Amino acid sequence: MQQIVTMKDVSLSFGKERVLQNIDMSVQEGEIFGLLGPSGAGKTTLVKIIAGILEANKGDVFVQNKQVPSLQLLRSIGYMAQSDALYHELSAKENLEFFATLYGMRKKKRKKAIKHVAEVVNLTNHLDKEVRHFSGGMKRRLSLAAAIMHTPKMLILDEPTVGIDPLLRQSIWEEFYKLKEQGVTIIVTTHVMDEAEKCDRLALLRNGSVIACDTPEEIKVAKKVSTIEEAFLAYGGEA
Ligand SMILES: Nc1ncnc2c1ncn2[C@@H]1O[C@H](COP(=O)(O)OP(=O)(O)OP(=O)(O)O)[C@@H](O)[C@H]1O
Repeated sequence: MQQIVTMKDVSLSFGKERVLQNIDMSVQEGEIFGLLGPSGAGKTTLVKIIAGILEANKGDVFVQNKQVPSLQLLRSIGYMAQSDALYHELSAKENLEFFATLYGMRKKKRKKAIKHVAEVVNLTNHLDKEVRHFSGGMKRRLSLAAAIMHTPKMLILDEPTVGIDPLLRQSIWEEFYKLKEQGVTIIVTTHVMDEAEKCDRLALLRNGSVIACDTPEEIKVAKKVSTIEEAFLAYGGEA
Protein backbone atom coordinates (compact mmCIF):
# COMPACT_ATOMS: atom_id res chain seq x y z
CA MET A 1 0.00 0.00 0.00
CA GLN A 2 1.10 3.52 -0.80
CA GLN A 3 1.47 6.35 1.64
CA ILE A 4 -0.94 9.20 1.00
CA VAL A 5 0.25 11.35 3.93
CA THR A 6 3.80 11.50 5.23
CA MET A 7 4.80 13.70 8.16
CA LYS A 8 8.45 14.04 9.02
CA ASP A 9 9.55 15.60 12.30
CA VAL A 10 6.65 18.05 12.34
CA SER A 11 6.43 20.60 15.16
CA LEU A 12 4.18 23.58 15.70
CA SER A 13 4.08 26.22 18.42
CA PHE A 14 1.57 28.95 19.09
CA GLY A 15 3.73 31.61 20.73
CA LYS A 16 5.55 29.84 23.52
CA GLU A 17 3.15 26.90 23.62
CA ARG A 18 4.49 23.85 21.81
CA VAL A 19 1.34 22.20 20.49
CA LEU A 20 2.87 19.50 18.28
CA GLN A 21 6.30 18.03 18.74
CA ASN A 22 8.37 15.95 16.37
CA ILE A 23 5.51 14.10 14.72
CA ASP A 24 6.58 11.27 12.43
CA MET A 25 3.53 9.63 11.02
CA SER A 26 2.12 8.27 7.80
CA VAL A 27 -1.31 7.43 6.49
CA GLN A 28 -1.75 4.67 3.90
CA GLU A 29 -3.92 5.11 0.86
CA GLY A 30 -7.42 3.70 1.36
CA GLU A 31 -7.36 3.29 5.13
CA ILE A 32 -9.47 4.81 7.88
CA PHE A 33 -6.89 6.42 10.11
CA GLY A 34 -7.94 7.63 13.56
CA LEU A 35 -6.36 10.29 15.74
CA LEU A 36 -7.30 9.67 19.34
CA GLY A 37 -6.45 11.91 22.26
CA PRO A 38 -7.91 13.98 25.05
CA SER A 39 -9.04 17.56 24.60
CA GLY A 40 -6.08 19.81 23.84
CA ALA A 41 -3.80 16.94 22.70
CA GLY A 42 -3.34 18.58 19.30
CA LYS A 43 -5.70 16.57 17.06
CA THR A 44 -7.32 19.55 15.34
CA THR A 45 -3.97 21.26 14.85
CA LEU A 46 -2.54 18.10 13.28
CA VAL A 47 -5.39 17.63 10.80
CA LYS A 48 -5.31 21.33 9.91
CA ILE A 49 -1.67 20.91 8.94
CA ILE A 50 -2.52 17.90 6.75
CA ALA A 51 -5.35 19.88 5.14
CA GLY A 52 -2.97 22.76 4.43
CA ILE A 53 -4.89 25.22 6.63
CA LEU A 54 -2.04 25.62 9.13
CA GLU A 55 1.66 25.52 8.39
CA ALA A 56 4.12 23.68 10.64
CA ASN A 57 7.06 25.63 12.12
CA LYS A 58 9.33 22.69 11.53
CA GLY A 59 9.35 19.49 9.51
CA ASP A 60 7.84 18.34 6.22
CA VAL A 61 4.38 17.23 5.26
CA PHE A 62 3.60 15.46 2.00
CA VAL A 63 0.15 14.58 0.71
CA GLN A 64 -0.01 12.52 -2.47
CA ASN A 65 3.71 13.17 -2.85
CA LYS A 66 3.21 16.94 -2.93
CA GLN A 67 4.60 19.16 -0.24
CA VAL A 68 1.85 20.77 1.88
CA PRO A 69 0.49 23.43 1.69
CA SER A 70 -0.38 23.15 -1.99
CA LEU A 71 -3.27 24.79 -3.80
CA GLN A 72 -3.36 21.85 -6.19
CA LEU A 73 -4.25 19.52 -3.33
CA LEU A 74 -7.26 21.47 -2.13
CA ARG A 75 -9.59 19.94 -4.67
CA SER A 76 -8.63 16.38 -3.83
CA ILE A 77 -9.18 16.84 -0.09
CA GLY A 78 -12.50 17.03 1.71
CA TYR A 79 -12.28 18.76 5.09
CA MET A 80 -14.97 18.78 7.72
CA ALA A 81 -14.13 21.17 10.55
CA GLN A 82 -15.04 20.64 14.17
CA SER A 83 -17.59 23.42 14.16
CA ASP A 84 -19.99 23.48 11.26
CA ALA A 85 -19.09 26.10 8.68
CA LEU A 86 -22.61 26.53 7.35
CA TYR A 87 -24.73 29.54 6.44
CA HIS A 88 -27.69 29.41 8.78
CA GLU A 89 -29.89 31.80 6.81
CA LEU A 90 -29.56 29.70 3.66
CA SER A 91 -31.29 26.42 2.91
CA ALA A 92 -29.38 23.15 2.94
CA LYS A 93 -29.44 23.09 -0.84
CA GLU A 94 -28.13 26.65 -1.10
CA ASN A 95 -25.32 25.73 1.27
CA LEU A 96 -24.36 22.77 -0.89
CA GLU A 97 -24.54 24.95 -4.00
CA PHE A 98 -22.16 27.40 -2.35
CA PHE A 99 -19.61 24.67 -1.58
CA ALA A 100 -19.97 23.22 -5.09
CA THR A 101 -19.12 26.64 -6.52
CA LEU A 102 -16.07 26.84 -4.26
CA TYR A 103 -14.93 23.49 -5.60
CA GLY A 104 -15.40 24.82 -9.13
CA MET A 105 -18.13 22.37 -10.09
CA ARG A 106 -20.24 23.24 -13.14
CA LYS A 107 -24.02 23.53 -12.98
CA LYS A 108 -24.94 20.11 -14.35
CA LYS A 109 -22.38 18.27 -12.25
CA ARG A 110 -23.38 20.35 -9.23
CA LYS A 111 -27.03 19.33 -9.47
CA LYS A 112 -26.16 15.66 -9.72
CA ALA A 113 -23.70 15.85 -6.82
CA ILE A 114 -26.19 17.64 -4.53
CA LYS A 115 -28.81 14.98 -5.21
CA HIS A 116 -26.31 12.22 -4.51
CA VAL A 117 -24.80 13.58 -1.29
CA ALA A 118 -28.21 14.51 0.10
CA GLU A 119 -29.22 10.87 -0.33
CA VAL A 120 -26.01 9.68 1.29
CA VAL A 121 -26.59 11.69 4.48
CA ASN A 122 -30.35 11.18 4.41
CA LEU A 123 -31.30 14.84 4.01
CA THR A 124 -33.15 14.69 0.68
CA ASN A 125 -36.43 15.71 2.29
CA HIS A 126 -34.87 18.65 4.09
CA LEU A 127 -32.95 20.32 1.28
CA ASP A 128 -35.21 23.36 1.11
CA LYS A 129 -35.22 23.95 4.84
CA GLU A 130 -33.13 26.81 6.25
CA VAL A 131 -30.17 25.49 8.21
CA ARG A 132 -31.11 27.56 11.27
CA HIS A 133 -34.03 25.16 11.70
CA PHE A 134 -31.74 22.10 11.57
CA SER A 135 -30.88 19.98 14.61
CA GLY A 136 -27.22 19.54 15.58
CA GLY A 137 -27.07 16.11 13.96
CA MET A 138 -28.61 17.41 10.74
CA LYS A 139 -25.98 20.16 10.60
CA ARG A 140 -23.19 17.61 11.05
CA ARG A 141 -24.66 15.50 8.26
CA LEU A 142 -24.92 18.53 6.00
CA SER A 143 -21.28 19.39 6.74
CA LEU A 144 -20.33 15.85 5.82
CA ALA A 145 -22.30 16.13 2.57
CA ALA A 146 -20.43 19.34 1.76
CA ALA A 147 -17.08 17.67 2.46
CA ILE A 148 -17.72 14.72 0.12
CA MET A 149 -19.56 16.38 -2.75
CA HIS A 150 -16.50 16.87 -4.97
CA THR A 151 -15.54 13.17 -4.52
CA PRO A 152 -12.23 13.83 -2.78
CA LYS A 153 -9.51 11.19 -2.68
CA MET A 154 -8.95 11.96 0.96
CA LEU A 155 -11.41 12.99 3.61
CA ILE A 156 -10.35 14.75 6.81
CA LEU A 157 -13.04 14.72 9.47
CA ASP A 158 -12.58 16.56 12.75
CA GLU A 159 -14.80 14.91 15.37
CA PRO A 160 -17.53 14.23 12.81
CA THR A 161 -19.94 12.56 15.19
CA VAL A 162 -19.63 14.77 18.24
CA GLY A 163 -23.08 15.43 19.70
CA ILE A 164 -24.67 12.83 17.47
CA ASP A 165 -26.84 10.05 18.88
CA PRO A 166 -25.52 6.45 18.70
CA LEU A 167 -27.91 5.37 15.96
CA LEU A 168 -26.99 8.19 13.64
CA ARG A 169 -23.33 7.75 14.54
CA GLN A 170 -23.57 4.17 13.36
CA SER A 171 -25.13 5.20 10.04
CA ILE A 172 -22.43 7.82 9.51
CA TRP A 173 -19.77 5.19 10.13
CA GLU A 174 -21.46 2.90 7.60
CA GLU A 175 -21.05 5.75 5.13
CA PHE A 176 -17.34 6.01 5.99
CA TYR A 177 -16.94 2.30 5.21
CA LYS A 178 -18.73 2.77 1.87
CA LEU A 179 -16.39 5.65 0.99
CA LYS A 180 -13.43 3.49 1.98
CA GLU A 181 -14.67 0.75 -0.36
CA GLN A 182 -14.61 3.34 -3.13
CA GLY A 183 -10.93 3.95 -2.37
CA VAL A 184 -11.27 7.13 -0.29
CA THR A 185 -8.72 7.58 2.50
CA ILE A 186 -10.31 8.86 5.71
CA ILE A 187 -8.56 10.63 8.56
CA VAL A 188 -10.80 11.06 11.55
CA THR A 189 -10.20 12.66 14.94
CA THR A 190 -12.07 11.43 17.97
CA HIS A 191 -11.94 11.14 21.71
CA VAL A 192 -14.54 8.37 21.72
CA MET A 193 -12.90 5.01 22.40
CA ASP A 194 -15.45 2.83 20.58
CA GLU A 195 -15.01 4.98 17.49
CA ALA A 196 -11.28 4.50 17.69
CA GLU A 197 -11.85 0.73 17.54
CA LYS A 198 -13.54 1.15 14.15
CA CYS A 199 -10.40 2.58 12.50
CA ASP A 200 -7.93 0.49 10.49
CA ARG A 201 -5.04 2.21 12.25
CA LEU A 202 -4.81 4.65 15.09
CA ALA A 203 -2.39 7.25 16.39
CA LEU A 204 -2.65 8.00 20.10
CA LEU A 205 -1.87 11.63 20.75
CA ARG A 206 -0.91 13.14 24.07
CA ASN A 207 0.45 16.63 24.71
CA GLY A 208 1.30 17.07 21.05
CA SER A 209 3.22 13.79 20.69
CA VAL A 210 2.28 10.49 19.08
CA ILE A 211 2.66 7.94 21.87
CA ALA A 212 1.58 4.92 19.79
CA CYS A 213 0.56 4.23 16.19
CA ASP A 214 -0.76 0.87 14.99
CA THR A 215 -3.95 -1.11 14.44
CA PRO A 216 -6.33 -0.99 17.43
CA GLU A 217 -5.68 -4.70 17.96
CA GLU A 218 -1.88 -4.34 17.99
CA ILE A 219 -2.09 -1.33 20.28
CA LYS A 220 -3.99 -3.44 22.82
CA VAL A 221 -1.84 -6.54 22.37
CA ALA A 222 1.37 -4.56 22.89
CA LYS A 223 0.19 -3.53 26.35
CA LYS A 224 -1.64 -6.81 27.09
CA VAL A 225 -4.93 -5.01 27.72
CA SER A 226 -8.44 -5.50 26.36
CA THR A 227 -9.54 -1.94 25.66
CA ILE A 228 -8.06 1.07 23.88
CA GLU A 229 -8.76 3.12 26.99
CA GLU A 230 -6.52 0.84 29.07
CA ALA A 231 -3.89 0.90 26.34
CA PHE A 232 -3.97 4.70 26.31
CA LEU A 233 -3.33 4.79 30.05
CA ALA A 234 -0.62 2.13 29.77
CA TYR A 235 1.16 4.24 27.14
CA GLY A 236 1.19 7.08 29.61
CA GLY A 237 -1.76 9.04 28.28
CA GLU A 238 -4.55 10.63 30.22
CA ALA A 239 -7.99 9.16 29.56
N1 LIG B 1 -4.84 29.43 17.09
C1 LIG B 1 -4.35 29.06 18.27
N2 LIG B 1 -3.66 29.90 19.03
C2 LIG B 1 -3.13 29.53 20.22
N3 LIG B 1 -3.25 28.29 20.73
C3 LIG B 1 -3.96 27.40 20.03
C4 LIG B 1 -4.55 27.72 18.75
N4 LIG B 1 -5.17 26.60 18.27
C5 LIG B 1 -4.98 25.65 19.21
N5 LIG B 1 -4.25 26.11 20.24
C6 LIG B 1 -3.82 25.31 21.41
O1 LIG B 1 -3.24 24.13 20.94
C7 LIG B 1 -3.53 23.03 21.81
C8 LIG B 1 -4.10 21.90 20.99
O2 LIG B 1 -5.35 22.29 20.44
P1 LIG B 1 -6.17 21.36 19.45
O3 LIG B 1 -7.43 22.10 19.11
O4 LIG B 1 -5.30 20.92 18.34
O5 LIG B 1 -6.51 20.12 20.38
P2 LIG B 1 -7.53 18.93 20.18
O6 LIG B 1 -6.81 17.69 20.53
O7 LIG B 1 -8.14 19.01 18.83
O8 LIG B 1 -8.64 19.24 21.29
P3 LIG B 1 -10.24 19.01 21.27
O9 LIG B 1 -10.48 17.55 21.36
O10 LIG B 1 -10.71 19.75 22.49
O11 LIG B 1 -10.73 19.63 20.00
C9 LIG B 1 -4.47 23.58 22.88
O12 LIG B 1 -3.70 23.84 24.03
C10 LIG B 1 -4.98 24.87 22.29
O13 LIG B 1 -5.26 25.81 23.28
